[in-house]
Amino acid sequence: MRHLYAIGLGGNRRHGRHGAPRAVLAAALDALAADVDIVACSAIIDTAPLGPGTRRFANAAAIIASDLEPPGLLLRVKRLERAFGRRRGRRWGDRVLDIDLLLWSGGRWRSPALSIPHAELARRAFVLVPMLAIAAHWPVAADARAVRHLHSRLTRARPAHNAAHRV
Ligand SMILES: Nc1nc2c(c(=O)[nH]1)N=C(CO)CN2
Repeated sequence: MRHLYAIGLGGNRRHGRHGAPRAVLAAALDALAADVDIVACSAIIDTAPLGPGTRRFANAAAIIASDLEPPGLLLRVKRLERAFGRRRGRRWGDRVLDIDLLLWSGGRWRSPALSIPHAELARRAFVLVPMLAIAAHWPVAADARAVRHLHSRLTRARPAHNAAHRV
């Protein structure tokens, strides 16, 4: 069966061959396109780091279509992260490439390894801002609100954090 997913991509470290973080994200999307359909892709935006780091991030979101169920797609994106040299490290550490499964057309998915909708979605402007461009009306199963509602709620709560994101 065909499923739709919203995924988020981020990175703030250079890659030896691909170079700067925005080039890493573009290369990762190209690599993903080999076995899933990329339905829509946001711009790659420059974002202030959330958390203790100081290095700015490149972030993007995409909608993809695939026959893979969430665990299968998770394996695929984790393999891609490793192929780009991602090492498991501190939770908030700098990273070459991070790919998160944010939403899927099946609604909720709960397992020890994976939660969809992504648990941090509503708190992360660096995820919601790029998603607004491609999935503003997608209802987020956890609270039945569309992405654009989560984004405006976060903008009211944390205007400075949100303003630090440039398209
Ligand atoms: N702006 C921004 N900040 C972050 C990001 C990210 O992708 N973008 N990822 C993190 C670790 O998941 C921690 N902080």
